[in-house]
Amino acid sequence: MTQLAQAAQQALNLMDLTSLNDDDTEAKIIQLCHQAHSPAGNTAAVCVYPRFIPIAKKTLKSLNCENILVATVTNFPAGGNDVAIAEAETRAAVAYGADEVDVVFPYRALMAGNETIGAELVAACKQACGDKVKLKVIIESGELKDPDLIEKASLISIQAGADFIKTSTGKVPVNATLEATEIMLKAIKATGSQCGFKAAGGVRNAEQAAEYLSLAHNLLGDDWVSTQHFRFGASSLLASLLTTLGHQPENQVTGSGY
Ligand SMILES: O=C[C@H](O)COP(=O)(O)O
Repeated sequence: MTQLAQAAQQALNLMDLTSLNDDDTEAKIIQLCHQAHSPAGNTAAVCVYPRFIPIAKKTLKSLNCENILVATVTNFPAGGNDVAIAEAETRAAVAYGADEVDVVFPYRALMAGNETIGAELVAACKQACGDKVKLKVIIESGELKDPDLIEKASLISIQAGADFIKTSTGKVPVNATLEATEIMLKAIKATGSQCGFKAAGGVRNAEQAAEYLSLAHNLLGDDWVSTQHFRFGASSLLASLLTTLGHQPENQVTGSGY
């Protein structure tokens, strides 16, 4: 197996296969779940809007793929600063059966100088998740732009209990970048916490995925790069990974706007 094929295989197994489109339907989410059970193995999760959690769970069960987790999004994509709303949405997502919740950090409030609202929102959502559901915090690094703000949002989220920090919603002009990834991975390393990292938005081919993986392997070690600590959030990466691995990709139904 070539190095690129090895990276493609790892990326596939670490992927949250995502569909977060306004025109999503139950039929499209059923197809997404079938794609997650790929000829090259299962993705780590599917990521869908909360109303599609039940059909995703039911479909994955029918495929004997209950090890594929169902992730969803809250406070999405705007990252508003109303803690009660983000908490209520997160509670509802858990009640729908989500295994993982990706909440958008109130990044505009941080850009305006408010460092406490993000910590409060993450802590409230973490509590709403309880012990079994993982909380991923989307800091929207492409909007924060300033490396100091990216580091600050990462540290606030980690200290408030995030299980993962995630770059982007996929709904803004600049999504995951290697530069933001390096800052976020270094923040995780500096805290010595168990927090993981998710590169999301704009990761579209095996070559790009390999670059993110290489950075994580170099900064945090080979053992660290597992589903517990590293994910890709991607709607259109799977086809390239399957091609790299010598499989014929099915027609992809996803794509999130940018
Ligand atoms: O969380 C995942 C992103 O929404 C996916 O973004 P993408 O459509 O650019 O792959």
